Amino acid sequence: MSEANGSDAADQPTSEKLVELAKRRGYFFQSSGAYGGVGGFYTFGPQGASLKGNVEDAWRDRFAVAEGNMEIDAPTIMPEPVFEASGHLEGFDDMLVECPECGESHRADHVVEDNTSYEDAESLPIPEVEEVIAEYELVCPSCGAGLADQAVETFNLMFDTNIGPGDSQPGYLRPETAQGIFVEFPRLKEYARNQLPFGVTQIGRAYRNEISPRRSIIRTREFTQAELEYFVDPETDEPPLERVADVEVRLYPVGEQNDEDGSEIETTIGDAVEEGVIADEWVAYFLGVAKPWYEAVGVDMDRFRFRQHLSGERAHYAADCWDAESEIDGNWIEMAGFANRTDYDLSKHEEYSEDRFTVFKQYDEPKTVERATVDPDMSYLGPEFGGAAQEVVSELETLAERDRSAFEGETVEIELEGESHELPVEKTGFSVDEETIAGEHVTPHVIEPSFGVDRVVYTVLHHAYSEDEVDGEERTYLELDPEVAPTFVGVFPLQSDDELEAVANDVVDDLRKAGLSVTYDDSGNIGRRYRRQDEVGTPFCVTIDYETVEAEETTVTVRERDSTEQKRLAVDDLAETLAAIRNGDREFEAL
Ligand SMILES: Nc1ncnc2c1ncn2[C@@H]1O[C@H](COP(=O)(O)OP(=O)(O)OP(=O)(O)O)[C@@H](O)[C@H]1O
Repeated sequence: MSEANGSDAADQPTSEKLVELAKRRGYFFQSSGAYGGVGGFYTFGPQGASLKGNVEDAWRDRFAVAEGNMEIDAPTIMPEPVFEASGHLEGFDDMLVECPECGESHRADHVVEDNTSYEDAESLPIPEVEEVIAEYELVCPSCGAGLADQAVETFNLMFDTNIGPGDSQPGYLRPETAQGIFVEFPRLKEYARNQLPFGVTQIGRAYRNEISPRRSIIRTREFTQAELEYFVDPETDEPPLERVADVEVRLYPVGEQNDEDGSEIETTIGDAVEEGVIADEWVAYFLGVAKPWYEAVGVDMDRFRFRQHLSGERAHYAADCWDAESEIDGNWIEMAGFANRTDYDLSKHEEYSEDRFTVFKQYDEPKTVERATVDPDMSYLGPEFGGAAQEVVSELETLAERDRSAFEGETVEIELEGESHELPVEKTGFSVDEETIAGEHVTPHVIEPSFGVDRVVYTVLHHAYSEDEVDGEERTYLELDPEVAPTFVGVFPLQSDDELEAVANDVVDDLRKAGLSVTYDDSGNIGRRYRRQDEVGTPFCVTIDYETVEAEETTVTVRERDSTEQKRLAVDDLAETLAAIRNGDREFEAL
């Protein structure tokens, strides 16, 4: 969980201006404002909810529909045993340091990273973080009091609750949507007809009790994830790399693979795999799918890269992890993580639950195998080992499976509670038999692209934020891609006039029937109405003026947001033309 510093000079005002615009125009704002607001919770307003919905739809189209994956929708509260198995109860912690003066809590690793040259303080042991804080005499970001003598503690980020009355069944709000997929694996594999590989997606809320939520919707306590868990047979399944081999990417790998000045390299997915820069082919495949997706929803590719996790940052089970990052005011922020989680999650749930988290893999031809078994003589073991006889049986069974040579002599040696015992082989009933088997149980490996939707929304808005001058006046506009813009077209009658309003209402109906999202606005002067839609990021505005109602052919003015260029179009063709522009089949300039 780190935020690497980018190389460009900070341009803090854009974020501040964006947050102000987002509130004014209905993108997002802090929740429960009437009660003073609460840190880390945001409400998406009408524009924001629509933009977020469009981003989610675009993700679903690419990662579920186009890839042939299933989508599920699981509960956000899950019982404690799930998180015992997943490891979240034990280890989903951040480092906390509390200010002795103002009492504010801060992420100790962030305090270190923000004020020293450490890039990966999260991976340092706590005593070392305490030492760095003392050595650099770091202070509380809120009030400036010294933190040198403060203890750094671990803090579990899960929100807990009780399921039902009383406290007999503790539950937790899920900190990632992934567990909702893993726990249902025994059923999901049936829907996939027990055939690997297959993928399951989920778009939904996740909850983390972040120590210091910050940067508006970038770090919140309730956020939306879009995750794909792709289950593969590690022995035989290979990704269709040829589909993404030519995708150009900017990579920021760790260590020696950096180019000479230690920064990013520009390459293709195919070359990166060939040269070993991206070690895991499955991860490489999904990076290749993700890059054009980010571009399509409006992330500026000059401010986008994939960064390899530093070794201390990786989950212990993941061999090679990459993050998709966007540049925001000179800082790189993580938008998504791509990891091969191996068989870690499924094996853990198999161990902790009563179900099977494997897939039965049928061989093309049945195989004959030798199997070593034991059938101990209990009339010997009973008197010899008493209450421990059953344990001896299990020891012998395990030994026969693992090391049949142990049964080659006259006696066999086993260990019971650290003590070694010898018993005659003839009393173990050891034998090797031939068996025909049709297949084997395989624990799939899981490849996980894990996207944060809120951070995509924030990046898209930040990268779309633009200022220019029109007719001598400063203008702010959001250069949003038509695919995700909350409103595609604004319709205005030039003045308050029954005749103009009637035509305008007909135009609104026509455009809505064509599937376009339309807003109608008849308040204020026309310049102000254009500015309003510019700030919302509406790609086109249509104005109904006196020429519309007086001329023989009914035409309207269509204005394009970015160029502010205006053209007159016949009302009869309007819906069709605008729909074609939205679908990318026609261009405004060419009309
Ligand atoms: N507190 C949060 N607020 C908003 N989005 C988040 C938050 N935590 C995680 N995400 C999103 O979920 C994605 C996947 O979660 P993951 O567990 O990989 O994040 P993480 O590495 O813990 O993030 P970070 O390092 O920023 O805390 C992240 O890439 C991010 O987009």
